[in-house]
Amino acid sequence: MDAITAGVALAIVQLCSSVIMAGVFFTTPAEKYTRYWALSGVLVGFGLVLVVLNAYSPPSLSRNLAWLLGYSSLYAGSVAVWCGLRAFYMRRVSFWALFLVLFYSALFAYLLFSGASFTKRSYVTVPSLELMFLLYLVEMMRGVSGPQAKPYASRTFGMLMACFAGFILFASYALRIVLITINPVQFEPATITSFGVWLIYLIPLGGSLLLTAGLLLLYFERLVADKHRLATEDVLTGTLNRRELVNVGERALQAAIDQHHTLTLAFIDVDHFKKINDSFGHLVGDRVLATVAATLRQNCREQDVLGRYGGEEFCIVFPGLDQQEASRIGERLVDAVRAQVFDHAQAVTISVGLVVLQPNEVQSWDSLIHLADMALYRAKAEGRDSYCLSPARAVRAV
Ligand SMILES: Nc1nc2c(ncn2[C@@H]2O[C@H](COP(=O)(O)OP(=O)(O)OP(=O)(O)O)[C@@H](O)[C@H]2O)c(=O)[nH]1
Repeated sequence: MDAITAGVALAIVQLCSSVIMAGVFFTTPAEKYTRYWALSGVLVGFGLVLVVLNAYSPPSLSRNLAWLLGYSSLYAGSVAVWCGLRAFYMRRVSFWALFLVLFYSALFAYLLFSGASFTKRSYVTVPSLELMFLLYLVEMMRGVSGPQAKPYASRTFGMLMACFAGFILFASYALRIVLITINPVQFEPATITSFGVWLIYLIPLGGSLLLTAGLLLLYFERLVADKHRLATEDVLTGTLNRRELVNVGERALQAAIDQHHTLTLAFIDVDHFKKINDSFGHLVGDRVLATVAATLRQNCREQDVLGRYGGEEFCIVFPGLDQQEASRIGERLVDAVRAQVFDHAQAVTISVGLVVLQPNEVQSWDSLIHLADMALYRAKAEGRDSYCLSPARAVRAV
């Protein structure tokens, strides 16, 4: 493939990617990162049209101006991808973005109007894009390896794909910089080899396509994660909502029955919560619920399942635990909430009802909840700020 065909192919593919980026991200919810990526689609598409239209026209002032606008727009588009990546990984968008666009636009202008050759221009254009690819890689590697993007998963297919695309672009431009340094004229349009065509056009074409696909995947993965979170999480406390609690709890119960293990269910209710609402207002009441949930979480193991059953009631499923251990955990939860300091500077207490599923015992989720609720009722009746354990039931050997 000759350089002109490869260049046109790259331009067409890049233009299609830009249209897709602009189209998808402009028509999606206005997240900060989608706005940057939509903007990048528009800037790259617009810049590309200007650069390609003017590539073969005779030199003139208007051609130079169009080139400058085209290149600056292309560059600003690549900076917008970087800004979008920062926003995606929940980092502040750096003011360096604006500086880079202005700095390189000024350099492009200087080169064009001083009549610099193709090779001299590539001494600036190639490293300017290489810097962007390096910044993409840095953001993505930090996203993949660190916990910054919580509560989202940090290693998804989209993230790995975007990283791989960033690496292809970075590596191909790095090789190009090395080769330009060794032999400046080898990539001139008139003397370019087929290896040069691959390095300058075809490999970046693949990299840029993969990058667009990677960014789209990142977006869809996040949409799915958000949808899942909204469907399963209680917004106020960050614990599981009732539907998900029942789903996960029923699965844990079935596993305990199948494996003849014990399982403990704790039903928790905040004492006199209505009084807190009435005295301090519902906002304070909401914060109390969130703090109680966080305190309960801190006193659970990784494998325990905490959910909000409704109002000021929580449930915790503890796989395992015998009667004695269940008593200890009940006491620990009650003590932990009593010792917790709340924003409104008043003590808050809870009552806890516990039930332990014995090995070889078969119970439904509803009957287990009922037993825990009965135990909770007794804890309330005995003065609150306490726990009560449902009596162990005789179990027939099977
Ligand atoms: N702030 C806030 N209040 C809630 C929420 N959900 C339920 N409530 C309130 O929780 C209160 C529950 O009151 P009750 O069921 O009488 O229970 P209580 O005052 O805790 O009394 P005991 O359980 O007997 O100790 C009601 O006033 C509800 O309006 C919520 O999400 N936020």
